[in-house]
Amino acid sequence: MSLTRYTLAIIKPDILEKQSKSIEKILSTIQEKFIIHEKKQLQLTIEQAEQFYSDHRGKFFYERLVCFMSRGPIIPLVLSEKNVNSSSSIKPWRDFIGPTHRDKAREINCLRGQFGTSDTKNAFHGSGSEKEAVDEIKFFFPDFKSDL
Ligand SMILES: Nc1ncnc2c1ncn2[C@@H]1O[C@H](COP(=O)(O)OP(=O)(O)OP(=O)(O)O)[C@@H](O)[C@H]1O
Repeated sequence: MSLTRYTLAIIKPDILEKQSKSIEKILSTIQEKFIIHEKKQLQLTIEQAEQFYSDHRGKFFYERLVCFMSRGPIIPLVLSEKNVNSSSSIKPWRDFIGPTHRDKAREINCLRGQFGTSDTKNAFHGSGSEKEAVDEIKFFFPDFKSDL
């Protein structure tokens, strides 16, 4: 399987801090549609969060985002969609978590709508493109190798 078949997901600190009892349920929900290839729990330093979100530097929410993402443990995951006909997992995972903004996410059935509490504390991350996924997988799982 090519590396571009995977996506990088993150369960953000708001879940581990305030909704940790939901983690097993969240992981089972994810596994209904996706294979979890890698999973770990860690806490980012401020510098690592700044690096991970460097594309957002200068935006009004950047400092809030970096502070939030480094304030507690997170769970990064390497996922691929179970649907064998699907050539990319980027969009399926982003559709599964739903819109960035809380109010829009609450209008539909999606993970962010269920667990997100604000535009920043939106509970989940999903890579935005195949290049981003490759870079983000390397960031958290430098030894990850695809199946083929
Ligand atoms: N307008 C905003 N106000 C507050 N926080 C925001 C806003 N826009 C984005 N963020 C935060 O920055 C993160 C990265 O923003 P981005 O525009 O890449 O959204 P996304 O692609 O939906 O999210 P992610 O990259 O985490 O999957 C968002 O997930 C959210 O936590």
